[in-house]
Amino acid sequence: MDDAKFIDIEGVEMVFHTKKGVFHALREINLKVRKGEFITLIGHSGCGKSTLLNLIAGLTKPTEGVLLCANREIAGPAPERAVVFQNHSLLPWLTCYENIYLGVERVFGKTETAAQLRERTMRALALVGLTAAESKRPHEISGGMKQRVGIARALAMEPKVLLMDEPFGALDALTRAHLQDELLKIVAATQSTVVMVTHDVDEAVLLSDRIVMLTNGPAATIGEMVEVQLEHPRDRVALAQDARYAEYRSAVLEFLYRKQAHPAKEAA
Ligand SMILES: Nc1ncnc2c1ncn2[C@@H]1O[C@H](COP(=O)(O)OP(=O)(O)OP(=O)(O)O)[C@@H](O)[C@H]1O
Repeated sequence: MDDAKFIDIEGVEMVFHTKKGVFHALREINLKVRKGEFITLIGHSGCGKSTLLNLIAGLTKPTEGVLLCANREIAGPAPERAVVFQNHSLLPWLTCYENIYLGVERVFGKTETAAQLRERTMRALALVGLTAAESKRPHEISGGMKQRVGIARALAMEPKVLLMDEPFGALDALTRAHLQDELLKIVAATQSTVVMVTHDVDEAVLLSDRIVMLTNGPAATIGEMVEVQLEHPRDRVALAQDARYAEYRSAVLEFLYRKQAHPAKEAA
């Protein structure tokens, strides 16, 4: 298998048919993601980031073009591509442990014993530092903890690809920073391939190996890409003083606020 195009998106177009007519959301999307690479998708609101992520997840099908994962066409959702949404989608009547166990059982239930499934679940809880919260229900824990359970559930399924749609968008700045740091450590340990949607330029530079910038919609496409060649492990405090960090940040800001400056339609 070719690790350089672990995820291979070729000539993807996405057109929605709505009551108001035809809406061309994405055009000519071509992207190859390396195995183990961390990609962020960034662009103005409504440009099509979630649409692209949903296509990789297999939740929707492209109007044209093809998406491959490990050489196989993405034909629908599968545990090999786990998704973490902004609003953690935990089942409220189950404990943290049970929420994770459910996913683990779905993937490994046919081949492993109950003891092995339990061990996997506990390992995932430990990975996100939530061993002590195993018996708590979602309403008993904070937003950040819920998001960690969502990430643990996704990771416990040992996905080939972790897809994240603004996973930290609803969190306060300190919790967000803490989870970003944890995610970096987890990804380093699991060697996961990650595609993450974000609005946050600092988050994109801190986490990514490559930042994929989308032009404004309709018919959005990939405008520019930045390879972030900062060594791992990354330390946010040290990076704040790093000239390269500032350069990457400027490149993204330049794209978003000069080249793709939104027409002031909200103001009209
Ligand atoms: N199922 C759908 N039917 C019709 N139009 C859709 C559908 N899904 C998305 N769109 C439109 O496609 C465009 C891209 O939407 P998408 O949610 O992918 O953007 P986004 O970049 O993720 O936005 P945000 O950053 O605000 O979450 C928007 O104009 C949206 O209204």
